Amino acid sequence: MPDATASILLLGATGQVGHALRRTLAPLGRVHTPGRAAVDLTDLTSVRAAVRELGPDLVVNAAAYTDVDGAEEEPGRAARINAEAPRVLAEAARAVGAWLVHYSTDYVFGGTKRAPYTEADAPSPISVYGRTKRDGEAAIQAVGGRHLILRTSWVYSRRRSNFVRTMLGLAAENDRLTVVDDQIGVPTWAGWCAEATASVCERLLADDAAPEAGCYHLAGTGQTSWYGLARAVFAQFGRTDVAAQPVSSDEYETAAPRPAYTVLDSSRARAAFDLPATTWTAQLDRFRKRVRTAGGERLARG
Ligand SMILES: NC(=O)C1=CN([C@@H]2O[C@H](COP(=O)(O)OP(=O)(O)OC[C@H]3O[C@@H](n4cnc5c(N)ncnc54)[C@H](OP(=O)(O)O)[C@@H]3O)[C@@H](O)[C@H]2O)C=CC1
Ligand SMILES: Cc1cn([C@H]2C[C@H](O)[C@@H](COP(=O)(O)OP(=O)(O)O[C@H]3O[C@@H](C)C(=O)[C@@H](O)[C@H]3O)O2)c(=O)[nH]c1=O
Ligand SMILES: [Mg+2]
Repeated sequence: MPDATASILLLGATGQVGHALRRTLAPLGRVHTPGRAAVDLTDLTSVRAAVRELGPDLVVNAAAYTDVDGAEEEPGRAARINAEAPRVLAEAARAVGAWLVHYSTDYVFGGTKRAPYTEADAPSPISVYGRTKRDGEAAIQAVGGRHLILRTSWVYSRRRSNFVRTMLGLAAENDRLTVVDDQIGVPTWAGWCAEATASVCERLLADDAAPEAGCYHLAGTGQTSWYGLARAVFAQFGRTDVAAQPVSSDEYETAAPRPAYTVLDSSRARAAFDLPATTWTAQLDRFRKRVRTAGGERLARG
């Protein structure tokens, strides 16, 4: 059993995954959630001080620079938040003997494979966001403390900016949408990711069950395109009236290139942490039930 008085430092508690973690980590100990005003990831001194002063058993870093297109315009800021801050967190966590659980992304991969990516595949990011996240992983590994890097993908929730909310928002204002059908991945409900993370953290805090440090993929099973996800969202939220047209990436211009295929094979994490295999569609179903709003419009961004 984990020590119920464990001290947990959670960064990014206002984000999609972080907000869900507040709930799922609560049974494991005292969860400290300093906001950006207290711990700003661009201010490395504040990052170091937060860990040193609290001396937690576990640091969970759900904070990141997640604007994929924006990162192309501000690579320095993205690097500081996604790569330098994680290095400092890893150093500080090692100094106080804490575990560090850090999130990374399917966008560390280039997308040229056509079979699910495993942890043995080498990252080859094609965007600034992907490169900064890859650098963050590498920095944590180089520090060499007790760490887990959890790579997830295509996260959505009721909060913040995400594809599911964007689609419902666009559907409320347009009768036709074009959505790329040639980028394939695994959509992840933030609530599911936070539940899986809590199961993982429970083991970290139970001394006799500590797993091997390193990188683990953390997504559901199955795969789809962004177009497939949009269709599934409209079906779930009763918006079958919306005409979504599949297009190729060439036909939908974005500042940052997106990888064509980033399906994550999460079998290593399932085996190591006894996690159930959950399809991405089952996650979307649970999300919709959690939202409990008829049309889904209230979910829309803005
Ligand atoms: N979103 C996705 O599709 C995916 C995300 N991931 C990874 O999962 C993790 C969680 O992502 P997600 O929940 O979507 O993130 P969100 O974009 O929803 O939230 C980002 C969080 O980081 C915080 N943050 C950003 N900049 C700073 C800063 N300078 N100082 C302090 N805090 C800051 C935000 O705080 P504030 O409220 O103050 O802005 C917020 O709490 C990240 O590591 C991300 O790379 C991986 C795969 C997919
Ligand atoms: C809004 C919109 C987007 N698209 C395309 C653009 C892009 O290729 C794809 C996804 O667009 P988004 O910008 O919503 O998603 P994006 O920001 O690329 O999402 C990524 O975020 C980061 C944080 C991650 O770590 C990744 O796992 C992934 O979730 O959909 C359309 O085809 N039609 C549309 O109307
Ligand atoms: Mg985005």
